[in-house]
Amino acid sequence: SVLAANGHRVSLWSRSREQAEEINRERVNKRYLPNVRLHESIRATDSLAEAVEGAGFVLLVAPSSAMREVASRLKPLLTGDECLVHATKGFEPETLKRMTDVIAEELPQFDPRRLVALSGPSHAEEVIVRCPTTVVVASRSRQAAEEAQDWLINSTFRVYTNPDVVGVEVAGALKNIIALGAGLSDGLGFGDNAKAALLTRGLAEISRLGQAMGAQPQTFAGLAGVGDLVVTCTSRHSRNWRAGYGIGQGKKLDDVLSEMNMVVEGVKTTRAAKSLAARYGVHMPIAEQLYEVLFNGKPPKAAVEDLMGRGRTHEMEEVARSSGSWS
Ligand SMILES: NC(=O)C1=CN([C@@H]2O[C@H](COP(=O)(O)OP(=O)(O)OC[C@H]3O[C@@H](n4cnc5c(N)ncnc54)[C@H](O)[C@@H]3O)[C@@H](O)[C@H]2O)C=CC1
Ligand SMILES: O=C(CO)COP(=O)(O)O
Repeated sequence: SVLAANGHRVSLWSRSREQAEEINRERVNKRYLPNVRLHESIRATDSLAEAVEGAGFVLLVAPSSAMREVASRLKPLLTGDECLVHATKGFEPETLKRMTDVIAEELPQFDPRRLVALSGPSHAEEVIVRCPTTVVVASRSRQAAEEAQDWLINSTFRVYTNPDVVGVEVAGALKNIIALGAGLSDGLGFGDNAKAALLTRGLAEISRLGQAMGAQPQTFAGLAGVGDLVVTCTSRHSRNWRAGYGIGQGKKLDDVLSEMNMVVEGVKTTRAAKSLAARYGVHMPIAEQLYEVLFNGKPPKAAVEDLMGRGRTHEMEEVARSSGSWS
């Protein structure tokens, strides 16, 4: 919709022929955004080749578990000269790789430095009705980031650039874990203090892992960090928040996921975070407790008690270790 508003002809790829035909016939994406009429210059197709033929810009938004499959299907269809952007928030479940690494492996015709990750607080339901939205595009190539910015920016969709691809991708993926936790806290009937605590301490652990993986600390104070964390932990549109809320109210994970019928990236990302935290030797107490609740049947209340009852600590672990700032 953003690209169409900017005057581009847009092809939307769907795996389902019925869905593509319905979109073209009714001008509405009934399953996902039923209340909004699509721009006239958007055409849906179930042919991936047709969708990308002659494209100058390609946006990949498959769930993280499907990114490799989609990218590999694109290999014979793209030249390597397209502006290639992804907006997926997660790690590949089996390999724990970031999305730009998965795409680079499957699409060797692209210079990996020119791949772009788009992230930030951007619920589709609001973007499509042109509520003011800000995002960030990250690429190791400044030129590629600015090219993506040119394609996307308009008066209701403001696009910033950032060279820190690792930080933007890691922040975008990990915030979903904290959003599950925020939903869980609300589902348990806790208040605003608890949610603010989860956001703040969640950001601390996201930033710790991100930096261990090579990210710049400032990125976590930006749109992909604080920005997306705030929106996903507080918005009624968030699937991760909603899933957490259901679990907090006593529902089973499988039931919550089957009711949702849309991807809840934070579930797989919680598994990934546990492995990454171990690999990089980083302490992630919130993600750890959430893992216990999601996959080991720990009662949410017991997880909260364990989080609140942890040993005393300094707010900034790194500072505490050096103990350089006490006077
Ligand atoms: N919905 C939103 O507002 C935003 C979503 N994202 C990210 O975008 C990604 C996708 O999320 P949504 O579109 O919201 O999820 P969704 O669940 O609404 O849609 C996922 C789409 O991917 C398709 N799909 C699933 N497996 C596939 C496969 N193997 N090959 C091809 N297509 C496949 C599904 O048919 C469906 O059309 C996620 O990583 C999410 O975090 C990022 C920013 C905002
Ligand atoms: O990333 C998002 C908004 O920026 C979407 O979050 P959910 O997947 O929780 O809906």
